[in-house]
Amino acid sequence: MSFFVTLVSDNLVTIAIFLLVLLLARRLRPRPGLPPGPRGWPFVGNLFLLMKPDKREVFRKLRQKYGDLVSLSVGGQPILLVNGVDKLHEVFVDHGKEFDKRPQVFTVLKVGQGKAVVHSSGHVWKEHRGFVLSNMKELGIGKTTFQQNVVEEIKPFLDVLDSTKGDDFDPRFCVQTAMSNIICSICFGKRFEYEDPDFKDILNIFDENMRISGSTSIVNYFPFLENLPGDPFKCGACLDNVDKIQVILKRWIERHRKTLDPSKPRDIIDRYILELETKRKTGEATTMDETQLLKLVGDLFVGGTETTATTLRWALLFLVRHPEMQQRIYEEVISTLKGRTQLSILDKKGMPFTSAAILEIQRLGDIAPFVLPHSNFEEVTLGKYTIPAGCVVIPNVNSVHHDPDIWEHPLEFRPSRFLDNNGSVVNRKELMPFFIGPRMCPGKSLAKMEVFLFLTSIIQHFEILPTDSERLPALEGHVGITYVPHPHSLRFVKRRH
Ligand code: HEM
Repeated sequence: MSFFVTLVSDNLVTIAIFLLVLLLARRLRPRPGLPPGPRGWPFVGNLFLLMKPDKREVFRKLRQKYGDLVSLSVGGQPILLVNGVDKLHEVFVDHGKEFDKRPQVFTVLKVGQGKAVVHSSGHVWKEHRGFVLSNMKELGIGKTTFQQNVVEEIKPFLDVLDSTKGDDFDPRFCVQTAMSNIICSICFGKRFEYEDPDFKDILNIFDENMRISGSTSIVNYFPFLENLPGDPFKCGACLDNVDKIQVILKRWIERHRKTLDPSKPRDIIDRYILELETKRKTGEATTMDETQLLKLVGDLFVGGTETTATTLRWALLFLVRHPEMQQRIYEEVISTLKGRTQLSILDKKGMPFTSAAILEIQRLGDIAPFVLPHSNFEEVTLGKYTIPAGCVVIPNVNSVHHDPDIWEHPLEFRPSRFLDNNGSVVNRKELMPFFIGPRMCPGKSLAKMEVFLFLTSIIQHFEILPTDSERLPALEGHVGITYVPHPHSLRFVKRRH
């Protein structure tokens, strides 16, 4: 009897193991038709790979093993990693219209509420992106007409650097504040004092949400984690911050509305309110409304602050480590100024070394290594592969910006990569900091103007030095949505002209 029990139970164990293996093998086999990719664990899929702190390295190895298109999955959600300049063009330009959506996950639907530009898809996105592009153009943003607003922000910024008297100083907060203030001038037609409590509040909240966005990202794949007691993934904190931002922005917009003169729209908010009123009056179908406006202003803040500020912070770090290049920029600035006190964006054409250095800062800094995730709402055929609807599609721009097959010694700072034998600037299609295709950054011209005017003004007035001449600041950073340098201090020593 006991032998019989042992036989049956042994077989039961064997059968159970066999069934389990069969089940796992079924679940873990990559779906037919998908590009190749690593096998995942049951239920969590490739979560452990994606949880590693530096995904640039993980993705580099995946590309080496599986090629330019790699299939991953987390919690049953299919993910497509796109590498290399050709595949990025094929997916996001040739198939741009199919892959111009955002994934329908926590960050997009709850944090961004699927509204305005950054987090929207379909009609809402088309209408709001169109609004932003045409109105930024009409306001002359990125062109000389808007230049004065950027220049106005440079003076108080340089005053802050001057007040440090060449002592150790972390420029992070003042760079972010200056960049946000330029967005304020686009949205509210005015700048804020650096010490304004509401302004400081909103910047701190945006900053905190950027920091905690890493913890919430797992909820994109396992939605049930959102409501766990104790808020371990900070979803509640993140959504509370979104509410706080909306309360401040709502108050600002209401105040602004009271001084609106329909014959003289001053900024993006005036223009939105007027366009919405016209559409309502004429009965034209629209996705525009007051809640979308709140999100739109938030999008411009988020899209236009951290990105430009981070680019400038990398610029300062690279130039501290390369004083000879800082000196070359300084000489170009002085010889171009010809006695004037402020450069104009129109001077950039005649400053090839500075222009090449900025391109190299964007390549090496690579501040948006994976852009923002895209998605497709319908099945798409890519060559021999079939990409299912609702895939999370990750553009791996880092695979281009730091590719040793494209750039010799890619981790070295060499502006000469963007200069030809005659010393003229060469624009290379392998540089795509603002990305490509229909979702390409709408703030590109403004960002280029900001980086050029701020960087040249800093170098015109200050020599940027390390805090310790024996130990240069490290070029390491944190890879989140953006690639941000670790906290560091520098010295800004006033030049004697
Ligand atoms: C150096 C500075 C900047 C860089 C490197 C940068 C880069 C990017 C990238 C890579 C994207 C994602 C595109 C995609 O999802 O395919 C993006 C989107 C966006 N950027 Fe920028 N950006 C910068 C400055 C700005 C500025 C100054 C503004 C504000 C005027 C802005 C507003 C936006 C918006 C609203 C989007 C969302 C576009 C959409 O989803 O259709 N950006 N940016």
